[in-house]
Formats: sequence, C-alpha cells, structure tokens
Amino acid sequence: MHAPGPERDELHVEHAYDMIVVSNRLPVDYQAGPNGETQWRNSPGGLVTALEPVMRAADGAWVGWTGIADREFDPFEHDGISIIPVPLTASELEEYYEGFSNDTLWPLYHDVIAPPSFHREWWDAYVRVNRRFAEAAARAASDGAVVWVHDYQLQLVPRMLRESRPDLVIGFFNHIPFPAYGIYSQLPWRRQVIDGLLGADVIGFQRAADAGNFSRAVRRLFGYTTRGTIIDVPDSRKAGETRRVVARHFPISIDVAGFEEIARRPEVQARAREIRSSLGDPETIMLGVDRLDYTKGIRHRMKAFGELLRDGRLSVETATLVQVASPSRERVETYRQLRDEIELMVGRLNGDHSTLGHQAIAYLHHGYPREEMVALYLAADVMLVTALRDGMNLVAKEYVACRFDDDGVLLLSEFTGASDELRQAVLVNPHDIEGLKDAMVEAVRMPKRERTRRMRALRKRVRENDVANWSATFLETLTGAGIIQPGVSDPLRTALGRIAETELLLVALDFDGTLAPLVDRPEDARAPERARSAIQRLAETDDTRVAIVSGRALASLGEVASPPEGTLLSGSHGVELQLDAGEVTIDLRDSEFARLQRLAEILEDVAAGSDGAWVERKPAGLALHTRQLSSTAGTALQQAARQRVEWEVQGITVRAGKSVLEFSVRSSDKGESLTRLRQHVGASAVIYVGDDVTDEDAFAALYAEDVGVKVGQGKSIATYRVRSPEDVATLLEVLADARDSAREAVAHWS
Ligand SMILES: O=P(O)(O)OC[C@H]1O[C@H](O[C@H]2O[C@H](CO)[C@@H](O)[C@H](O)[C@H]2O)[C@H](O)[C@@H](O)[C@@H]1O
Ligand SMILES: O=c1ccn([C@@H]2O[C@H](COP(=O)(O)OP(=O)(O)O)[C@@H](O)[C@H]2O)c(=O)[nH]1
Repeated sequence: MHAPGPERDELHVEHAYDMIVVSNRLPVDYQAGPNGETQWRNSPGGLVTALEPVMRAADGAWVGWTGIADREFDPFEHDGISIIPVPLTASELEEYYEGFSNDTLWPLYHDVIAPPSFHREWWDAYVRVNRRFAEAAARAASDGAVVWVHDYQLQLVPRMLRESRPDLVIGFFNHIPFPAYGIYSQLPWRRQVIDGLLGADVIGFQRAADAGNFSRAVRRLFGYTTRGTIIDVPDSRKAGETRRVVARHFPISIDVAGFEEIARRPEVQARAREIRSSLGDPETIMLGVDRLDYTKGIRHRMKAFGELLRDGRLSVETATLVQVASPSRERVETYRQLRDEIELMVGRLNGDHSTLGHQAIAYLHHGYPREEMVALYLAADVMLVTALRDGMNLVAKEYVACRFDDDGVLLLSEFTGASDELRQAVLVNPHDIEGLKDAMVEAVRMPKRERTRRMRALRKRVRENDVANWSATFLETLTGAGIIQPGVSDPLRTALGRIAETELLLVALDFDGTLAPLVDRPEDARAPERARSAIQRLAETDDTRVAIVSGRALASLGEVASPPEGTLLSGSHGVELQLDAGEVTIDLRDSEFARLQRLAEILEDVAAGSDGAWVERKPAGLALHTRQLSSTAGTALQQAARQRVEWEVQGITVRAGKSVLEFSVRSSDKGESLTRLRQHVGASAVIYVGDDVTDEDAFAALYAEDVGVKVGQGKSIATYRVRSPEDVATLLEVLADARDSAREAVAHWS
C-alpha cells in the first residue's frame, strides 16, 4: 500500500541527488495512536536532532525508515527536506531493528551493560535490510555523489555501496561507542561488520577512544596496516593496490544558536516559571531527560536521590527530581523490564518520601517537543546526566546551550562522549553511588560564583563546536571541498590557544605551498617576511621547537628556507634529518646506489621527451617535476615514468605530489619523520601544517590532542584548514601571541 506523506510533493529520485544521508531513522515517524489512528510525529533521539539542521541546509535527500512496518510510502518533501522512505516488514522490524540492532549490537557496543543476544536469523535480516537501504541510496545518488551513512543499524551499507557504485564518495558516522576488542570480538559476524564499514572513505566516531578501538579491531581481525587515523585497505578493484580509509573522531553537536534562540523567547521563559511553580517552587529542581534506556543510568540516579532523601542530606521540601523518560524500543524485552523497574522505584520513592504538598520525583513517560524541553532546561538548577555509556549525549549540550543566564549546574557522567569536551561539568562515575550522592549535594550547594565560572567555560566550549561545524569538518575530510574561511577560523584559533598551553611544543611545517607560495622555479621559493619573523619569535624560546619537514633534498631546503638557528630540518620526505647533533648522513648501500643510477637514466630519458619537465636529484631518490606542463600532458608523462620504473627497477617507493612524482630507493615518509622529530624534541604536543598529499602521512601521525592544519583545498584528514601561505603566516603570528600569553599566565600564577 502506498500512503501519502505530509506536505507531499511528487519527487523523482532516480540518480537525482549529489548529497544523500542514509539512516535508520527519518526526522518523522508514522505512529499508530492509542485508538488505532495514525499520525506523523517527530522521531526520538539525538541522531535526528543533530542531522535535521544539516539536511535543511543541504540540497540533498534523506533515505530512511518511517517507523512503521508493512507500509510503503512514496518519496516526499518534509519541512524542506526530501525524504526517500525504505519499507520494513513486521518480521524485519522484529529481527533487524528490535533484534539485531537493538538487542545484539546496542548492548554489545555499550559495553554489555545488558547481555546481547546472538541469533543467526536476526543477522540474515540485518544483511537483507542493509542491502535494501544501499539499493535505495544507490538509486537516488547522482554520478560521484556523496553518500553519508549513519549508525550501527547500517554498518554493511558502505561496502555494499562501494561494490555497486564505485563512483560514490562514501562516509560513515557511528553515533554510539565502539567497544574494546575483548568485547567486540564476541560478535559472531565481527569480520563481516568491519569489512562492511571499511567500504567507506571516512569512518567517523564520537570519541578518539572509539576510533582507536576500531583500528585495533581492524588490525586484529584483518592485519591491515594502520598509521594514526589512516587504514590501508586492499582495493578489491585494483589487485595489489590499497585504498586509504580514515577512521577518526568527530564529536557530534547541536544547533547551539537555535537552542539559545528558543531559550530567549519570553513565552518559553514564562513556561519555565510555570513549571517551577507547578512543582511548588522548590529551592532546587534536578532534571533528568533520557530515552527510557538502560544505558542512561536512570536507576543509578534515582537510587542516589532516594538515599539522599533517606539520609536527610536532601529533603522533598527543598529538592525535586523531574525525570523525563521518553518511550523507546518498547517491544524489546530488556526495555520493558527496565520500565517496570523504574516505575516500581518511582512509586516506592514517592510513597516513602513525598508529602501532600511536595513530590519527590515527577516522572513523565512522554516525548516532548523542543520548546518544552528548553523550558525544562531553564527551570532546572541541576541537570543530571548519569549514563553508564553514551555515544555523545546531546541533552548535556542542549542544557548548556540554553543557559544564557550563565547559571545552572551540569552533572555529567565520565562515560558519555560529551565528557571529553565538557570538562568543567561536575564529572561523575555513576557506578559509584556514594560519589554520585556527594556530587549531587555539591551541585545543589554550589556557590553562584562557581556556577557562573563553570557554565561560562562550558558555553564557550559548546559554541566552539556546533552541529554545522561537526558536519562541515566531517564532509571536508570526506570530500576536501569545503569553503575555507579567509584568515584563521574561530575553531582553529581556539585550538591554537589550547595547544599554546602545552609544556614543550613542536611546530612542524611543510615548506613549499605551506610556508612559501608555489613557484615555477623551486630555487625561487621564499616564505613571506611575516611568517619568517613569527617563526623567529617561536624558535627563540626554550619551550618551543620549530621543524621544517619537506620533500626537498636537505641542501636545497636549507638554502630556500634559511631558517633561524636551532630549527630542525627534515628533507627528502624524512630520508635526511638535520637534528641538533648535526646532519644524518645517508650512506647508500651498493644495491641502492645502482638503483638510483638506473632511476636517473630512466627519468632523464622520460623528461627529455617533454618540454618543461625536469628531474631533481636527491640523496636517495629523484623527483620528476611537471609543473610547467598542462595538467593532461603532466599526468601522461608521470604515468609513462611510473610504468617504466615499475617494469625496470625493483623496490622503488613512488609518491605523488602536486605536479611532481617522487621516486625513492629508501622508503620513509613525513609521518615517520614527524614521529622521530617528536621523540627527539620530547614534545608534549605537536602542530603540523602542510598542503600536499605527502603531508597526509604527517597528519596521520598526530595524536588526538595535537593540531593538524591543511593549507588549501583537497581531500585531507587534517582537522583544520587555512587558504594559503599568507594565512599560514597569520596562523604562526596567532600561535606566537598565544604562546606568549600562556607563558605570562604561568609566570603570573607561579
Ligand atoms: O531510533 P531509536 O531506536 O528510537 O533510537 C534513537 C536514537 O538513539 C541513538 O542516539 C545516539 O545518537 C546521538 C547523536 O549522535 C548520541 O548523542 C547518543 O549518545 C546516541 O545514543 C542511536 O544511535 C540513533 O541511531 C537512534 O536514532
Ligand atoms: O521528550 C524528549 C526527550 C528527548 N528529546 C530529545 O532527544 C535527544 C536525545 O539525544 P541524546 O543524544 O541525549 O540521546 P539519544 O536518545 O540519542 O540516545 C535530544 O535532542 C533531546 O532534546 C526530545 O526532544 N524530547
């Protein structure tokens, strides 16, 4: 049966969209009401909260399930978003959604808080439904489109899409945690799931720890090489070649300005006052807002609250707990049991502690629209987020975004993704009931000054990474096609401020295209004066070391960069290093020397046939430069050189740069070089800035707390971007200023 969608417009979807989001949930759900009537309502959960503003801004389509079984809907338009529904039968709902997704993967990925069930027929349904989603996306995607797949319900879709549509750019984002290998390895289909995910070009996680767990699982199960955030995956279409897959964290967020705007509305503030007075105007309102899910730690929070009332540390006359527990996955047995347990607890606590005038717990088993949520946030003095495991927890961020009055206390579990960013919350381990009780009392009694200090810091942090920033960072990593702001963007400025506080900083910079604009004759390349004096400022202090990391031979680098004393140099992609103790000399073995000679003959021969191409000699390799040729002629010449070298010389490392093809008889890359520099210096944090494909190895060698900056367009795993060497100069000035301020602050406090 085909039912009409809301505000339905006929959509013609074949190969129509350049950007497609695929998720199990759509922004709207078709729900049966208590009397059998059906209605569209907003879907539950944070995935929809985060993706809705992204989709509204993009001219793309959203592929997903409408929340009801055995009904088919034509594509329709909802609130400015093109929706492509995927149908599920009643048995698929049971086996794919309630079964494999929410009774196998969900508990397994949330550290087996509840025991996962493993059933082969659930797995079969999971494969079948994933294929249906992949087919729907493949039908709707235009040539070379970007397809962004979401969450644990659809982990096989990336591989399925890559097989059927190799032209697509495929991203995947996991909204829930990715567990440690000891837990993940329980999954009977552990290899198939990882292989499914590795079909993507970029796999995003909420926390750095999740990405680390995933990379470890890839190594253990497949033995693929992983370097930092890069995984080399065999290319099923090109024998002997590998594809680069990026696996790293992109913490999700919310529409911060949108939430604040609602919070500032007079009618929402009036509603907040009304909520307070309907609860008898207690001194303290504590609030919990969660889907009714065993991962959220609702029982732990109620136990702690009950004991505080029992012990007289809190009283119902002064404190009330409002618990919104919105209905979720109600046909899954573990969720039914949880509801019974929680409602029993609420009944007991209210029976034991409530008075005629004061209720201990106001328990609301409903889903509320956003305005009501915001009014609740404004009414709450203390927000309780006590999840036992949670991918992110957007409620924590929403609370902070709404508190434009700089008041309110956020009590936050360390086991949420949000706790990585929201360090100024009162952080708790919800398993430690005594610790939780103490933290609740601390939150209730916290003096105004401290509340304000913490809330200001939290609001700053949440504003720095809103949902637009999250999606832009992910999509830029995926496509390299984002619009780069001129100068130094606010998020980059914040990251520079943070890294400037480190003890011993290594500032590692590529030269050509990064410090110096690209020029036709490499010997003419020079860094602008502003960059040179900022480097000078950075290099003259004991707590900062500067390194220039280049593909050029060391001798040529020294000449064009003329760096200040003490600068470390890495040439020939790390084959040559000039550290404090002097230059590392390269003694080529006889076999390497012979190969170098043969290489030189071949490349000189290839270059001789083309006007404008030339060969640069380096200690352990050669570079064929094609910058002065048209792009077609340059590519053809590079192709010819590559082929001849492959046929005629063994053991050569080939590396493509911007209009240059590098051949080396000894393999090393900028990532290895950066790691050696980090160790040599003993750096506590590193910033790396680079523009070329070869700089990606260096970005891959960065740790979560380091900063990677890509100069210009192009696919990159770096988190930040600037447009040009001029902006790199500005970046270095900002960094030098930030380093001075950090030093002054330390001097002031010591
Ligand atoms: O679709 P449901 O089965 O009703 O569940 C609702 C959503 O729950 C999960 O949300 C997660 O995503 C949030 C945003 O990234 C994150 O903050 C939270 O920690 C996660 O649990 C689930 O991952 C979604 O797929 C569901 O739609
Ligand atoms: O009655 C409710 C309860 C929750 N939410 C929203 O549901 C999302 C919950 O996201 P979170 O990341 O905290 O957890 P999830 O439910 O996705 O696990 C947030 O945007 C809440 O504002 C809502 O709109 N109404």
